[in-house]
Amino acid sequence: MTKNNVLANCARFGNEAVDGFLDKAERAAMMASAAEKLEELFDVLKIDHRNDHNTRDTPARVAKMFVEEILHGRYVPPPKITEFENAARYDQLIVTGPIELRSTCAHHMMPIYGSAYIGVLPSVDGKIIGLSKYDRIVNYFGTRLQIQEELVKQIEQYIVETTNPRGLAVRISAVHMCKTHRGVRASHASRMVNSTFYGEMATSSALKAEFLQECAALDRR
Ligand SMILES: Nc1nc2c(ncn2[C@@H]2O[C@H](COP(=O)(O)OP(=O)(O)OP(=O)(O)O)[C@@H](O)[C@H]2O)c(=O)[nH]1
Repeated sequence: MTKNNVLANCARFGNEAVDGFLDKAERAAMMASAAEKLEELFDVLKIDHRNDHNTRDTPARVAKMFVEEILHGRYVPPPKITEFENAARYDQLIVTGPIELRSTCAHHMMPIYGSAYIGVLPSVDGKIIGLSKYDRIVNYFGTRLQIQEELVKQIEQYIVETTNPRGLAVRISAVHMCKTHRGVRASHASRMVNSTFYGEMATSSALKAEFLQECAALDRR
């Protein structure tokens, strides 16, 4: 695919996957193109990247960081989910966390970091998925420009679509560095906490309470 096609292929929203995803050669073309633009930006900002020993390779380095790390979850498919039979017909709440969350805010492109917790109420005649896959799913959707409200929903939607549970809860507690390192310069202790509930987890206040209690207990360890 040519450089222009790579750009034409982009989805409309900054936190959605591009249509068809990008292979290694397409991502390399995107990196080369981004590095050129970053050189221009450095020139505008009067950063002498051609002569300064520290910033000489920074445009290419930053381009690679965006394509292969910070925005990677838009260009490659989501992680494969390993499924197991729910042979014991297990029907109680499973809670996993804290899962390390690393993402980037859509407004200032500053880091978001914190913890995610996922609660699953499996279907007795459905499947159980490998525990590590929840961490991989959080990593995947974190590598996009995000706001926290959409991040929990994207994680929820993917798990619901792939595993069809009776209920699901996703909770994130995170620091937004756009608030702590600039602008209002809030305390590093200042977090945003939000949750989303699906299916029986959305309708049962007892299940919600059990999930939140398990999150608090996992947070203390
Ligand atoms: N609701 C929500 N807001 C966020 C999130 N991340 C960052 N923000 C806020 O989005 C807003 C960005 O919009 P603007 O008000 O145009 O940005 P700004 O003028 O640089 O504002 P300040 O950050 O207050 O200096 C800021 O208030 C951020 O704190 C998020 O995940 N959810």
